[in-house]
Amino acid sequence: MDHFALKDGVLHAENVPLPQIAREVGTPVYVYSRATLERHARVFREALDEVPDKLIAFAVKSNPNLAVLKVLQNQGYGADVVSVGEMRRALAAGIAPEMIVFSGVGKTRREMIEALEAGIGQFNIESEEEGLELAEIAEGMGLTADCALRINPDVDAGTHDKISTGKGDNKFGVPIDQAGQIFGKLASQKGVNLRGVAVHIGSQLADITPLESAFAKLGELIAGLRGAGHTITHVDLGGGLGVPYRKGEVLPSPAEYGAMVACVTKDWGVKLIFEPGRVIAGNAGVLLTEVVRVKRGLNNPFVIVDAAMNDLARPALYGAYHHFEAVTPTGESMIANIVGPICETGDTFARDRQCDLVKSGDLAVFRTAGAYGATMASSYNSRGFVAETLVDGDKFAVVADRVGADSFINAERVPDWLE
Ligand SMILES: Cc1ncc(COP(=O)(O)O)c(C=O)c1O
Ligand SMILES: N[C@@H](CCCC[NH3+])C(=O)O
Repeated sequence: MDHFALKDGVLHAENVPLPQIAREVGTPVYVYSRATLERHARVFREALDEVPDKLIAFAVKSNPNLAVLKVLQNQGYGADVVSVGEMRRALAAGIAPEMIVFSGVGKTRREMIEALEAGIGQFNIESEEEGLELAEIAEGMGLTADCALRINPDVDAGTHDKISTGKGDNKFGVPIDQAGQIFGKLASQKGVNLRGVAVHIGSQLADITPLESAFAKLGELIAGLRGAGHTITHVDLGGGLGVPYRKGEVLPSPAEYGAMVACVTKDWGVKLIFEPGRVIAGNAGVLLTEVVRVKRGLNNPFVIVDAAMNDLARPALYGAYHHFEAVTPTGESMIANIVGPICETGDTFARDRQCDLVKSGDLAVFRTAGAYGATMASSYNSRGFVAETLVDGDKFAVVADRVGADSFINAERVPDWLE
């Protein structure tokens, strides 16, 4: 069931016609569907019904909007965070500190202190150096930090190079063949309670076989660690499940993923932690934009929209595909280059794309923009940040204000000595 569908020839988010949002909030604007977020959260949870003891920690980086986090908190989700900024958001959305997992290769001392003070559930340590530092800080505060050691399993996730995280030469985690030794060293530190291992091999995985290989390697490691006398009670399996970006594209379902996880981990006897991001939020959002004008090109025309690479960076950054669709389609199509107004050729959403026919003033959406959309925005070309809205049935709310260029100008100073 798609909550972004045509009704009487007009694209709606649930029961709200998108032209209404454009009229009241302006464009570009992100539109999220509460019903979709809830459905995805439920489907992912139900896919893991066979896993007796688990925490599903939403990857906040994929969509950190407070209202989105609140929807997921209501669904019993915790949070996977990679900065204290994300931690503060999770806490502000009412997620209990013990349901927060802190990942990331570059946690600063200040961040460790704040997370320890907040009493978060688990630190995923990404190096021996980080573990020793955290142990020293926690001990100094009279605390013991519950931790897992992130393992780099040297598995190719088969996804885009820039979002692969589990290959041997990626910056994440510790090499699996050094894990036993590092685990032993950190386990003897008073400030940390090293109780598990963690893995995350990449994002937008179109095949679960690499995940299965990584989990199998983790299983062997766990057996080895237990054999060496360590107690392993928690294992974090990360996120990574891909979602369809193209119409008709079929990817492994949460149910297939869940069945694989249940099979690989059945004898582990641990609490499993999951960190899904995209699979929950990706198809729960669109970026609504207006066509500024259509310009003749050398070959195909340029459809210039008011959204740009600063609002949705994925096409410029990864060459990612986002489906482009008219809000009031006529049934006719065109072949066009879909571009934003930014002064870079890279500000191109699609080249030579067969798409709905649009003209100046028409509304259109980029689909699958609920994850790694607004969260990756920049203010390049002094465009500010676009607004975000959440639809619920036949109502909607602005859940993030548009931040205009003036906010940035007001935050800047010209020193007197330049006057
Ligand atoms: C440590 C960690 N956990 C979870 C995620 C979420 O991944 P995804 O959105 O692909 O589920 C990421 C991003 O890839 C990550 O780096
Ligand atoms: N930003 C990436 C995903 C990165 C995942 C973070 N570990 C994307 O848009 O696909």
